[in-house]
Amino acid sequence: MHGTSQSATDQDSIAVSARNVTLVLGTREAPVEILKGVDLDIDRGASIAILGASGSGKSSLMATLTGMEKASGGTVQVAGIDFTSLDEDALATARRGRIGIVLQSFHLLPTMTALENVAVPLELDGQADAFARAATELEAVGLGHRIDHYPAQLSGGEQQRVAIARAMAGRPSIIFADEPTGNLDAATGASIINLLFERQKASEATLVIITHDPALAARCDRVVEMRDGRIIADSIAAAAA
Ligand SMILES: Nc1ncnc2c1ncn2[C@@H]1O[C@H](COP(=O)(O)OP(=O)(O)OP(=O)(O)O)[C@@H](O)[C@H]1O
Repeated sequence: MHGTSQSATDQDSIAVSARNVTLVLGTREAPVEILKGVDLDIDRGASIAILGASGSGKSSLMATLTGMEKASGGTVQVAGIDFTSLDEDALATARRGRIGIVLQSFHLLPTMTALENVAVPLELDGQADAFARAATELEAVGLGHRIDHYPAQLSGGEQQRVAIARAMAGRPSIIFADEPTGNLDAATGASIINLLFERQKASEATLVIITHDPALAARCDRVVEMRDGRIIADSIAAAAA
């Protein structure tokens, strides 16, 4: 490493790099400091769990790393691109094909079929083969026989499969999942986690999972723990010490 700049090789092998990231929300009169200086490098192709009590800042960190929320201070680089210096339009473009997001509550559009939920975002991105690609992704998550069903006609686990297909359809290099099993029973949740790891492996993507579940965290290559807006433990750092 030369000074504070990373070599090309470092940048190639790092999917996400956060440096002294702070996030202040609330009002000018009553600001709330939510992230208090987070440093985190995530290796390309790794799986990493972010653990921590409710309110510790996990979702806020994910929002900042995905560019959904602009960091108040510090820098966030994703696939070598400095997200903190981009405006909204440039951020939206930069996210495409780089970041896939899976959330606890699925966020499917109720008036669209499973196929449309996966295909329409691709179409909006100008993909000519949106519907064919969406059908392939739904097949890959085991829902080839349900593509014309509406979300209300699908179980929670099936809806989360559609959400995973939608996240993967943009061929992201990084998948962020925020409590992906939070609304599912244990057996369904376990199958969703297996699917996420399977899709990660097939696409050679990086996987970042926010979870309360230590058993799920233990399946990841690395576990970091947050408390009160900071990273307080890191299994990689501990192993290296
Ligand atoms: N817009 C906001 N304005 C003020 N405070 C906020 C705002 N958004 C989040 N917070 C606060 O920031 C802290 C971190 O929230 P965050 O959702 O990141 O935590 P979390 O670890 O993901 O929690 P959970 O596990 O419950 O989802 C919480 O105390 C929350 O109340």
